[in-house]
Amino acid sequence: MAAAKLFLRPYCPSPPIPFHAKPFLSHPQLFTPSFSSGARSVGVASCAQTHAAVPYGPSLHKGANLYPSGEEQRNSIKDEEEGRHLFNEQSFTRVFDISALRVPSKDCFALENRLRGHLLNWPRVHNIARIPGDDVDPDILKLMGDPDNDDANFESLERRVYGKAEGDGEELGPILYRDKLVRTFNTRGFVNFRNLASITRPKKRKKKKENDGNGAKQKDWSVGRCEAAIVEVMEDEEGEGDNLRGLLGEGYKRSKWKGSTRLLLLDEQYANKGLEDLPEAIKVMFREYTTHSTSQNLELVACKLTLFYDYWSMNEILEVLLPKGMIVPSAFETVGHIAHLNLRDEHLPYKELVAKVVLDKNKPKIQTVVNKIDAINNDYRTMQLEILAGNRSLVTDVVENGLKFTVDLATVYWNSRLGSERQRLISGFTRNDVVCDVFCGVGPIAISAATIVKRVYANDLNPTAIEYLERNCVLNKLERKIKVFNMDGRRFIGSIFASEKAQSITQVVMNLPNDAAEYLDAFRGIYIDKEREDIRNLPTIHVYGFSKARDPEFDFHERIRIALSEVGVDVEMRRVRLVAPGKWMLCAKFTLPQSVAFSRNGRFHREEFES
Ligand SMILES: C[S@@+](CC[C@H](N)C(=O)[O-])C[C@H]1O[C@@H](n2cnc3c(N)ncnc32)[C@H](O)[C@@H]1O
Repeated sequence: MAAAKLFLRPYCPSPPIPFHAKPFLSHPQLFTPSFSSGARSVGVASCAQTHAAVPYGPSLHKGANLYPSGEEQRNSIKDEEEGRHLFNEQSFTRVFDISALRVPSKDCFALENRLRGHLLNWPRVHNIARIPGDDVDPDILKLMGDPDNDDANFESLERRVYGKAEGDGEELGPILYRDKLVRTFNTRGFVNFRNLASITRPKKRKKKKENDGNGAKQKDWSVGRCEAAIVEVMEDEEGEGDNLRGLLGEGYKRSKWKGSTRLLLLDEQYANKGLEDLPEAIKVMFREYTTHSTSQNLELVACKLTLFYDYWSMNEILEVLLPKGMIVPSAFETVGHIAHLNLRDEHLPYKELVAKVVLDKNKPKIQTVVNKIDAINNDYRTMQLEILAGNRSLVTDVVENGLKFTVDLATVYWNSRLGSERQRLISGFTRNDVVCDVFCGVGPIAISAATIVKRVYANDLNPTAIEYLERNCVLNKLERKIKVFNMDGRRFIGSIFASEKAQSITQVVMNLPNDAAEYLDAFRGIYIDKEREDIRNLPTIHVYGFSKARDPEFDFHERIRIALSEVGVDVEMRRVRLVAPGKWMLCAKFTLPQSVAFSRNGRFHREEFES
């Protein structure tokens, strides 16, 4: 038996996207039939046996596995020194028996339409397979004339190839013309005619752009190492058509070439079936082709479809790799090129393995995979991250709402999930506003506000965050609208409202949900030195907070009221998102009460504002 390899082009050129929770397959017995080198020995009966246990379509629990199952594989390559679990990508190769119709390529789209419902229709596997070498240049086809009349064809072709076409009245193509010249010059002794090649060689086509915008290599799904699927046609080796193999390529192994053809892959249920067992639609097609007896007939061929590691989704692979019953970590956050996992304790022994799959399945966008190792509990709200796979850089570029930010996840705070909340907040600002961002981080609120408002005063305690903020202001060409401060939030509020800038400030943003409410006392007595008549507008405060209470709005309102030492404050409250089971992030919006701004009991000892 011989196997001609065909490369399938998947429907979608992009790599599988990280998915959200989808129903996981139950763990049927992993199927590992014995497999010998002869492709026909793929256990058909065993495949059929597993069909009942797993859903329709491709699955790692179906098909023939040439390697040990995921569990055996994982255990077999445990890194002795570091105790890490590793795996072999080849253990995810699965071979499926299928049948295909070999049809004339000119008819294949029409026939594909007629056979809808009877074709394979597996995700990312194209129902139409090409046969390398089967397609012949139309010019050569013309020369070969009627494919039924072999003698005429080859005579004509040979005349053309070996330069006997002189005097035929036919014009030689550039390559043949060059060949003819080479022969001519050789016989006359001009063996070193160096420019000959450049005179007649057809111009090279420009290489398809390999890089995406970020300079990372795109996956080539159709050929090479990244191929996801291959079809092999099972055919008899003892053909008569070996004389055409040189011309049509190694892929050509048919007894008689009858023109360019395509394979229409049939539904998995028709694997290893005879024509009599195929649906009526296919039989009718066969009859039509026989009746109209053209030189190009239909053929039913047995094929092997091989799906590789690249084919399977992240979930499918992890489900096989992780111990039975373990929840598959299916979600992660992305910050620029970094995938940020939040693994449970039970996943920790397999963290490298999970990270490798996440990286492999999300390249080239993802270049680094990290896991959060501790809850955020430091002043600068930075995360403790462990790099599990990919490159070691935690400095990355993020684009949010059309603005660019550079962040270093090791030293500053960033949360991509708050992008829409920031957008919502900023949409309430106008060009007459002057904004104070008390806990600004690297500037996602301050910088987007600066695209709308008159002026922004941005402050953060973390000096590294301030460095990145300044860099991001320049990156977005907004440095002239943003004034940057690096001090404690309470001191910042006191100082800026003591300065001559105070009256211009219309909006104050306080995004430090853990304890921003407790900083509100800094507003008590901020206008103590001013006359009430001079203050026309009091600022609107937007303060964020967490609450685990049964009534989160009431709980957060109480914290605000106590910090301001007010009996009642008119607050507009909004739930932003559930950050953990039972824990809400809220945003409270209110106008600073006059009684607070002019309070004589200001706890804060104000300093002169240093600009
Ligand atoms: C939750 S982050 C929010 C940052 C930014 N608003 C954002 O959305 O990315 C809180 C920020 O407050 C800063 N911070 C913490 N304590 C502070 C304090 N006492 N004064 C000023 N900034 C503080 C941290 O460094 C951190 O950047």
